Amino acid sequence: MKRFRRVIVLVLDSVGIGASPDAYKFGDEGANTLGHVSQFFPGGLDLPTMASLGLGNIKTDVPLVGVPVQSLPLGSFGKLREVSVGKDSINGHWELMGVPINKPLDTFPNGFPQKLIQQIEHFSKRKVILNQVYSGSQAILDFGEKQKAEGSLIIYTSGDSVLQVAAHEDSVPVEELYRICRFIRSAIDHSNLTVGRIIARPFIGTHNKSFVRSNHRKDFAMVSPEETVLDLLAANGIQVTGIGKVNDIFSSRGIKNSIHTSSDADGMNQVIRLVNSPGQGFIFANLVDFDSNFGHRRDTQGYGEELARVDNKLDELVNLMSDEDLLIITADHGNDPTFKGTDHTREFVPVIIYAKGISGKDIGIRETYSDVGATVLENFQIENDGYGESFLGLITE
Ligand SMILES: O=P(O)(O)O[C@H]1O[C@H](CO)[C@@H](O)[C@H]1O
Ligand SMILES: [Mn+2]
Ligand SMILES: [Mn+2]
Repeated sequence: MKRFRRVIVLVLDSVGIGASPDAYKFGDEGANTLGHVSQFFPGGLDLPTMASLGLGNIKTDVPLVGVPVQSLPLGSFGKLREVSVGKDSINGHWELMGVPINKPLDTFPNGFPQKLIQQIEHFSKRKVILNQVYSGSQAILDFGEKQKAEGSLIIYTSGDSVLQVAAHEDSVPVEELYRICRFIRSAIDHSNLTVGRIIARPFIGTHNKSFVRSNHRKDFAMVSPEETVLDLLAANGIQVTGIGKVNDIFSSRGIKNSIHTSSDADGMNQVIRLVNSPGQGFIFANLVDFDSNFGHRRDTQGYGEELARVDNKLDELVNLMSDEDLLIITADHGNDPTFKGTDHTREFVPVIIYAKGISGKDIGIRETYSDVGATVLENFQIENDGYGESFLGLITE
């Protein structure tokens, strides 16, 4: 079996490929992020690189308009089913790295308990406003002026296990906002609540119509109770580089180099820069704009345009890869911009695997996202007693 010196896993955050069999449990029957985005454009999606790698060959209930089936795809292709009980980034990324979440994390459809709010107010010496389920971009439009004038904290949540804190950078300096989020993380970890992430959401702009979130977002995640694939790689001397929010999602564990990004284009450029220089190990990159700028905003056009931009960068990446590099493109959950509400959608995620000079295979429907982590471990010859089944043999045979 061929092994590679460098493996790159690229997570297109929220790019799902059709409701999974358990979508009914989430009220997400009929969701299909890629399928519905492709139907939105009269000629469908224009994704020549992903198409050449076999994206259109993945079987799905909504055909990908504009993404033709290849008779000889350059990459291997399939789709992954999520076994974790939740459908957010933590569940998705942890499961990709071998640790599915079996116990539901807490969600707060009626806001956070008063006791926690009081603790936050006491620590920060600032008032908390909102404390509801809300869309983040809408929250700063509706409450940003008030927050900025008072120096208060906008706290809100979603259908996920997240506590988000929004504040204008001029009224609550970013470092102070991070300090407050760290306090909330610790207060929650010392309580009987389980919250996946505390997210700092600083924003900028002169007045409410111009308020936008800055790129100083920071996620403070719960720490995985078990060793992830990243921990195993680190323990075996394999260098792990996290790009985008990966470092936050794994609380830096197992990650040697972390690269902050300001956009998906920046994220792709960072991957391209690394692949263009000699190196080995594991590169794990997340492109979050699909999710946060377009999926949650229910901006179908923007979603499709972002796919095309990333596809263009992928062409550059694929052409730079040597025969010592293995690229796996996948996602962490769905976020169908044509679907009701503004939450993630429970979907299969696509998986496309490219290695120079190796012809594509159909790897079918995989039972868990953890097959990705298992493949990475097998590539680096690390024993896997955990979750998932490697597809390395299948794609390199
Ligand atoms: O509305 P915004 O702030 O983008 O919130 C989104 O961000 C959270 C983290 O991805 C999700 O749970 C979702 O609610
Ligand atoms: Mn995500
Ligand atoms: Mn999201």
